[in-house]
Amino acid sequence: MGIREDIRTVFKKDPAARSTLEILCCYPGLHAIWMHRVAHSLWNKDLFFLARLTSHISRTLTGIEIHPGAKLGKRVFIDHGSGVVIGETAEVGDDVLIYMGVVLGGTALERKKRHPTVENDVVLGSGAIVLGPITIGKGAKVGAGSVVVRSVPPDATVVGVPAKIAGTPQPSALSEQLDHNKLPDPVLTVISQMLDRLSRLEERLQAHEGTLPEPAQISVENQEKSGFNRDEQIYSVLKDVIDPAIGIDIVNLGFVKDVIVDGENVDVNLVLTTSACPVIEYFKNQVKRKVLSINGIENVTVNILDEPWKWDRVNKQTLQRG
Ligand SMILES: CC(C)(COP(=O)(O)OP(=O)(O)OC[C@H]1O[C@@H](n2cnc3c(N)ncnc32)[C@H](O)[C@@H]1OP(=O)(O)O)[C@@H](O)C(=O)NCCC(=O)NCCS
Ligand SMILES: CC(=O)OC[C@H](N)C(=O)O
Repeated sequence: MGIREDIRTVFKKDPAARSTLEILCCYPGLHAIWMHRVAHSLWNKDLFFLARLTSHISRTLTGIEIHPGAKLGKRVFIDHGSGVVIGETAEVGDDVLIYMGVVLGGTALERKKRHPTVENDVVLGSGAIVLGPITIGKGAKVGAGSVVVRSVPPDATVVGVPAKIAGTPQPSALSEQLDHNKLPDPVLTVISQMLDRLSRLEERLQAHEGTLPEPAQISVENQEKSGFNRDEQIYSVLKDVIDPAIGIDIVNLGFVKDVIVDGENVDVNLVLTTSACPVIEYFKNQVKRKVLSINGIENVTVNILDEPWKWDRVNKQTLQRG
């Protein structure tokens, strides 16, 4: 019955698992899968009531409801499990990882294929609700709390309600599949792309009208002669870099920890709200472009510091104005 394989799967996919005895006794997800195998074989022998009763007893013991008609592949692992519901015509492939509260539900009242098909190697995050006879493609990831009502292509990550594709589909290693905190954010990505295009358009318009901001036009020598402060100049252009999640610029948000100027080379050290920030590349590109727009600066390095950002770094007047 593949019990050894099931235990190996738990060791592979749950870092909290310590011993075989613990896995045998304390993993309701495993108990539910084992009881489902019994229920499903009764169902295939047309012993519908006995099958349903077995599934019901399993639900009472584990909090996991798998209809006996559902088809589950090998090494499917339900971690924790309470609140999981898998409908009658659902099909789940091999090596699928399911967390608590996942629903593979139907959207039709007719007795037909009405539940999802989940292909091999899919990860369904806690509370993910997948509805209708749709297909979640091989290797796809569904973010916690998402509601999926459309098919998902292989290797894609979907998040949100209703779930949308986030980021470029990419096959990921098992260790990355478990990085549930690093899912991309499709809405933030679109907003950051719009802000980026807006800022490029503004720059083109200013160049066209000859109205580039003063500091960017003054040569290095003249700035030094006039006592112009290079740091201030850099901070001034960085105020054009807006955080797409908060709508405030990175200077007033206190994201800019230091600016180190060495001749024509500049290092900008940023502290972000999270090291898993889904728009890190947007920040890096914007900062680089803005600082390089200053006359006499040739190289810009943007460093994301591994230290916590706190609200006390924010310019409070900006928040009051906002
Ligand atoms: C809400 C519901 C009834 C809508 O069904 P529908 O009228 O056939 O709607 P459609 O599938 O045509 O979708 C219409 C729009 O609503 C969105 N949508 C559908 N269901 C949604 C949900 N649950 N949450 C958020 N958005 C939803 C769709 O994305 C679509 O948006 P779009 O027009 O921008 O593309 C259905 O999706 C649902 O949630 N049914 C409940 C199923 C359930 O709980 N089953 C039991 C499981 S145990
Ligand atoms: C799990 C689920 O979809 O439940 C709804 C209904 N009982 C059905 O089987 O379609």
